[in-house]
Amino acid sequence: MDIRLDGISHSYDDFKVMEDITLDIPAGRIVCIVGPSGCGKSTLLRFIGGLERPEAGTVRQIGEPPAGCLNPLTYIFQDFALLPWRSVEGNISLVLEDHGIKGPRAREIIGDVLARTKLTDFARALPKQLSGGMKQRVAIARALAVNPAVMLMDEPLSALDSQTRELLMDDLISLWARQPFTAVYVTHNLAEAVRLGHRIVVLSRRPGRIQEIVEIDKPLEARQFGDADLDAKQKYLWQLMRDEARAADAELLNV
Ligand SMILES: Nc1ncnc2c1ncn2[C@@H]1O[C@H](COP(=O)(O)OP(=O)(O)OP(=O)(O)O)[C@@H](O)[C@H]1O
Repeated sequence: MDIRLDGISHSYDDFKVMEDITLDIPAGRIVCIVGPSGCGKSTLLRFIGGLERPEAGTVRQIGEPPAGCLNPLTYIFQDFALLPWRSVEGNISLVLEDHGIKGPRAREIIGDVLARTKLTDFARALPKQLSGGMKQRVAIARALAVNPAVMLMDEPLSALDSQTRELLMDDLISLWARQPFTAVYVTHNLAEAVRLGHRIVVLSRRPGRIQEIVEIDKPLEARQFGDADLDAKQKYLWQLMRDEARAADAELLNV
């Protein structure tokens, strides 16, 4: 299933936050959204997820979700959003219970997503026993359990230290390489964007408009830490964003 955004504009009262965003999110691709603070990245994700409706423009789902999809649009948040009293497998089974899936079918799905996220040995652990990186892997496993058409990822690694972020990026790449998924990935971190994004959408400062869309052809599996091509793309993205980010920063300080 693809997603097509057409002419999305939005204001909160008289405060214009984004203008005329037209964008395709093709199935099987990771589309990163970057841009200065307050340019509307999280708001755009809420429009895609149907949590809010834009004032103008449309969000369309084109084609069918994958077979066995329980929830076409599934969020992954920065703060993991795990239930502390439920074990790893209990947190994952919760989203299946919502769809009446229990017993052997639930155990099969949970076993599969735990194996894919390398969490099999931690099935009975409680969130408080896990590191931040492991908690985010549980949140990713929980999202995969509903076999979503599109994962909506809002700064999923930004609560983690830099080494854990690297490990999680490797995990996301190997997950994608084994079974491509579709994601809209909001981040402040340009290194993450060039590591994970097939397409990087650079938004201007508020009201957020598309400043440029940068495609990266290099296969995800071939993107290594310290890759010179990726470093060059990252520099290019920062050049695009630097002045806007500085202006946005000053604007926020003056509010
Ligand atoms: N429900 C709301 N009511 C009023 N203003 C809002 C609401 N949600 C967001 N905003 C404002 O809209 C603008 C865009 O917010 P949004 O969180 O989407 O930006 P962002 O690019 O994700 O920011 P950041 O990078 O800082 O997380 C901000 O100025 C924010 O204060």
